[in-house]
Amino acid sequence: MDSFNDVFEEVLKYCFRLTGSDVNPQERISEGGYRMWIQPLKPYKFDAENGVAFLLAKNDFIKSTATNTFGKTLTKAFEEVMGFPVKVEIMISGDDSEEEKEELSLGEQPADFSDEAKDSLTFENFVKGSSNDLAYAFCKAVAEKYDKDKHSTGDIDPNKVFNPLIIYGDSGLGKTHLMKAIEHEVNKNHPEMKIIYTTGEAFINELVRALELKETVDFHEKYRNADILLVDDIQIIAGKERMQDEFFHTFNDLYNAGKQIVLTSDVLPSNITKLQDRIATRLSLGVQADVQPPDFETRMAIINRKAELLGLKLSDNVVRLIAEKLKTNIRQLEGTVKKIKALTVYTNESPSVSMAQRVIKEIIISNQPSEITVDRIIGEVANAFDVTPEDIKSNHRHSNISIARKIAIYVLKEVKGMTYTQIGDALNKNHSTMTIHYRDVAKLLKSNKEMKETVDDIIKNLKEK
Ligand SMILES: Nc1ncnc2c1ncn2[C@@H]1O[C@H](COP(=O)(O)OP(=O)(O)OP(=O)(O)O)[C@@H](O)[C@H]1O
Repeated sequence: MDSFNDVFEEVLKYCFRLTGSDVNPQERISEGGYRMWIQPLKPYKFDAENGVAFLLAKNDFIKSTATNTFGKTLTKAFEEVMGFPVKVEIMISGDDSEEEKEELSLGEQPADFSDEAKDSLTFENFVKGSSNDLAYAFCKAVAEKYDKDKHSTGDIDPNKVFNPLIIYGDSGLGKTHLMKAIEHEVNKNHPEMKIIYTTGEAFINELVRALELKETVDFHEKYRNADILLVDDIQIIAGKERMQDEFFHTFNDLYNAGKQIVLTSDVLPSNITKLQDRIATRLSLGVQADVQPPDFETRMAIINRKAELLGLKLSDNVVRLIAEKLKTNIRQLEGTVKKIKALTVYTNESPSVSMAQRVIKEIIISNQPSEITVDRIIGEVANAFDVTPEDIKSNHRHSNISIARKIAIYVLKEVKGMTYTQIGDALNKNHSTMTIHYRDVAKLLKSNKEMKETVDDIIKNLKEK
């Protein structure tokens, strides 16, 4: 990747992937929308100091639709590709004089971002330490079990012992990296093998789409023909009965056929609430290993490795500063290194302690939980009950919608402390009924353990994000 143009190419690819059927409906965009409003945009310049990606639109209509409808999508895409917080600003092609554009355009400057990132999720690029060495060893053993001469496990038969393999731990500690490393390694040595990597969320979305389109046969065929199934964030299927049934059968078919299954979860599998017992039992058949926040030495090694991959030279002082300030999430360490790289490329400044301090501050601020707004609450409740935010604000009386609406009222009161009048306004409802619904839910939660867990999860998600 060598210019802002290339960054934008990756952004376009990322956005196009969001048109796929396995994408969460709340993030999915239509292919028509992509072609009409996103694809015609042109990369203009990247202001590294302020973290702003400037794009050009041909006219005001494209600019406002792209900004209003796809602004969030574009921001997320830039952040994924560049690896640190980015703001997106769309200008009309004629907003600046051509001369000024020429002067400001940094399009040709080198910036190694996502080409490298794609290839970097390998075992070689994974830094081992006491926080992750068991998880690393298990993943390596799984990846090497197909190389008869290379078993690193001595007398242990990896076919039996490591199936299923489950890696668990908090966000940003390397679970996906290890899974992708297995995929990369097996692909390299055994290109004939069929490896499926997916996330719990994509699995659900794909199944929902298959059910809608009556294409479940294809869905079954796809998953049950895999030689290796890798599912990231499996905990997300908990509490969703249809999805769990489907996963259970897929698991059984593959397991009985001796195919390898690797899963990740954000908690110890036995602590996943609302997971069917029969799945929990299957998950305990193999081995499990956790990933923990890295210690200081490992953090230093990770920072150095990430910098090396980007061709960036950081002084010991800078590395120590980053390792001291960012302790719990490796994604943040990486984001800091990438932002420093961007600054050196786009501003010609050399990496320094003061630059690192600025970037760390920015990364910490951007990772603070976002404000809990009415829309976020309604969105989170809608998600949990498989309805849309519009359903919640509507007058539909379908049981699922009606219960979601009541739960939304309860959460709005509990989390935001809103008055019944404010809640009524937010949901386009008469406020007098809000009191009744709130009390109904409060009573229900005392007697219905499952519903209480669902509401607790909604509140937890709101507070964590
Ligand atoms: N030990 C490590 N060595 C090198 N890079 C690492 C290591 N651990 C994590 N990373 C990097 O940190 C970033 C986040 O890691 P990853 O996506 O694997 O986290 P995760 O545990 O799957 O998080 P989440 O649960 O949020 O999906 C990745 O870019 C990954 O390469």
